[in-house]
Amino acid sequence: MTSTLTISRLTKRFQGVEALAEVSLDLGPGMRVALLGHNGAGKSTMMKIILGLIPFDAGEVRVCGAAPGSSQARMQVAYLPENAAFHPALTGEEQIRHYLSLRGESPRRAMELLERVGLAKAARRRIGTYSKGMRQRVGLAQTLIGRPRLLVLDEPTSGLDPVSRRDFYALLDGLAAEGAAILLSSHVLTEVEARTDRILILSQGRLVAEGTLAELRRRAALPVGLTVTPADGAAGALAAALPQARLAGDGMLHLACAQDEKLGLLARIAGLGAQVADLDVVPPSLEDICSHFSRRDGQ
Ligand SMILES: Nc1ncnc2c1ncn2[C@@H]1O[C@H](COP(=O)(O)OP(=O)(O)OP(=O)(O)O)[C@@H](O)[C@H]1O
Repeated sequence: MTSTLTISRLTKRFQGVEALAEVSLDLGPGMRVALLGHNGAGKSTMMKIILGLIPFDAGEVRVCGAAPGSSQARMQVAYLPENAAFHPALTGEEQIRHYLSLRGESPRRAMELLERVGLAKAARRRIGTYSKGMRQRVGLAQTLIGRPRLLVLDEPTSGLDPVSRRDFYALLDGLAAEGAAILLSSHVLTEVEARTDRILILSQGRLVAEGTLAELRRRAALPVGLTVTPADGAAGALAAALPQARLAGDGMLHLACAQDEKLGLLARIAGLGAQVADLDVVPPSLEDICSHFSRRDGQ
């Protein structure tokens, strides 16, 4: 299968700052990949290089087999910035018609694109009256012009409410199902957990982890949390039976154990019978995993 995006040992320096150091990755059609990392980790720099907006110092980048920024690559890539801005006096339809004309496509496709992103009803309203979620959807409609094979989305859901975020990811799922590769950065880790196929973690310009969430979870080998709800009046007896547990103000007992100790501990707690009203297993979150891999020396 031909790669949509190939990056090999990419290095970029800004006046002595190594923004990217020997980063390699490969994105195939239909892959939804999240690019995560602390502020200044190198995410935007990587996106700018993929878009051909800035040069790089070493390594290789191919977008659908072409050099970034070349006309062949630009035809295949679409970009959505964090805060897509449009002329407030134009309607959604006028804005998209304008972009279609710029790309040499028929402006008649505007309504089809706006329908695709759920904006058909608002298409004839001025963008100045749109909510932030609606403006992001105009941006997404714009990125769909020309059927790009790679979508580069920089914090696309920042500032969106949970329902708008869910709708936005549902749209991305549809595009990925049609074969578009999606590279998106986000600081909202809970949404990334559920809606992407692979996760890349950058830290200080280095790719410190890459894989599915399950793979990263296994590699990080972080402790698993267990929360035990005692039956009425059984908190004291349970705490005595589980001396490693912490009895919290909410009346729950909290424990942590290594992955390979989990089943044994679950069996022990189940053996306490009617004293236990409920039991929840809390796996390490993507946030825990990210900070584990991004941990800087001395921290
Ligand atoms: N034009 C520039 N001149 C000098 N240094 C730069 C420039 N652009 C980025 N940098 C530096 O390169 C590093 C990576 O920055 P980058 O913007 O790629 O990070 P980021 O992961 O996108 O961060 P954020 O999550 O805050 O957007 C940082 O140390 C930043 O200060």
